[in-house]
Amino acid sequence: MNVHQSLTAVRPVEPLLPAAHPPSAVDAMVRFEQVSKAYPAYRDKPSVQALQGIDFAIPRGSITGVIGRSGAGKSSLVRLINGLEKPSSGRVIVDGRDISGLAGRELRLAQRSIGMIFQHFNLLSSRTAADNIALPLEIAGWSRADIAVRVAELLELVGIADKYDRYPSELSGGQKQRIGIARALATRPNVLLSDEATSALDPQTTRSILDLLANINRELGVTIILITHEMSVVRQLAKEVVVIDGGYIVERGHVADIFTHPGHPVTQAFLSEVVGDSVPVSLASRLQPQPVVGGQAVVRVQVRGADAGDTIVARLARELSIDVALLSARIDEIGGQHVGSLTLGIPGGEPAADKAASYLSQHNLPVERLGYVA
Ligand SMILES: Nc1ncnc2c1ncn2[C@@H]1O[C@H](COP(=O)(O)OP(=O)(O)OP(=O)(O)O)[C@@H](O)[C@H]1O
Repeated sequence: MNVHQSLTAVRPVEPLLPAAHPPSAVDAMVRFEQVSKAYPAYRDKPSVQALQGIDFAIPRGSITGVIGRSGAGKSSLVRLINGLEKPSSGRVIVDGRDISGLAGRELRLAQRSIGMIFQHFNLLSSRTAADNIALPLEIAGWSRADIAVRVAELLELVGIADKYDRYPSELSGGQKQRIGIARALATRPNVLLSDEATSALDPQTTRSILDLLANINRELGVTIILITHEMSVVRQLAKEVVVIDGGYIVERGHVADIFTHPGHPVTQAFLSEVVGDSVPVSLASRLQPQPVVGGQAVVRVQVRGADAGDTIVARLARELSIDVALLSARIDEIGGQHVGSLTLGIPGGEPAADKAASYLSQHNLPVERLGYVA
């Protein structure tokens, strides 16, 4: 069954609120307008400026990654989008409405069009899978018959139809997150906020959950905002990325551009996690700071670009007549761009190493001298 068909089969009892403002030039699902968030001092704790000058838009239908270190302000950003926190200044516009200006029933209705999934799933242990998914529909006042139809659709959508009567304790982490996703989608939200939703899962399960989210975005057009501290998650799913640090946006853009030309040190640090900038242990233990007679200089070459890594080692060897050794390599393709690093051994002493380094630099490949091996 087509996912879109399955999810439009039943109408909610209460219609979602219509947009209060006409759409702006950029069709933004979420727009931060000069938003700052400060938490006031409390007892012996000083006040905290969690977010400052946040001003950006998340396009309707996009998948956007928001990445930052612990304490960067990611959760504060999420709580501003779903109206759980109010900005200290500025506005947060969600689907054309100023959510920061809503309260009471209006806020609750607006929140129904914003789904949320969590790192630890936040399921009720006393309810079965089906009853967990039904919860937001019960709160929204759906009839029992409509809830039954809708829950069956959602279980099918997230691929765990056979687990409808299982309790969370009987399910794996991935299955629990599928219930979390089904529950988040129950009231047909336009926006799905994912707050570290795969951080507690193993890599294989993470991939299957990210595939499910990609499918939901594609089939239903739900705008997905991924809050994470893992660049690998951004890489697998997002098209746009926003990097925050110390409450500020320090970098943002298309994932492929940011991965190939990271500008900010925080972005570069996140990137080194996924592109394997670390030197293999066996090589690191042999590295020496001084040249070794008859040995090799060890250089690391950053590979960033459409065809950057393809033939560079062969060309270097041929054009400079050097017997280049490839000591380690990791190159991924991200959005059609090659991103990674090569570690090369250059024999022939310092003159050859210098020549190789300047050859690589001339080809816009950043080079770093790591040391020497025998
Ligand atoms: N309710 C609150 N009261 C006071 N300070 C808070 C509150 N919530 C967050 N903070 C502070 O605001 C800053 C940003 O926190 P936030 O939780 O938004 O960051 P984060 O990037 O989500 O971090 P983490 O990944 O560790 O959850 C931190 O200094 C934090 O201690």
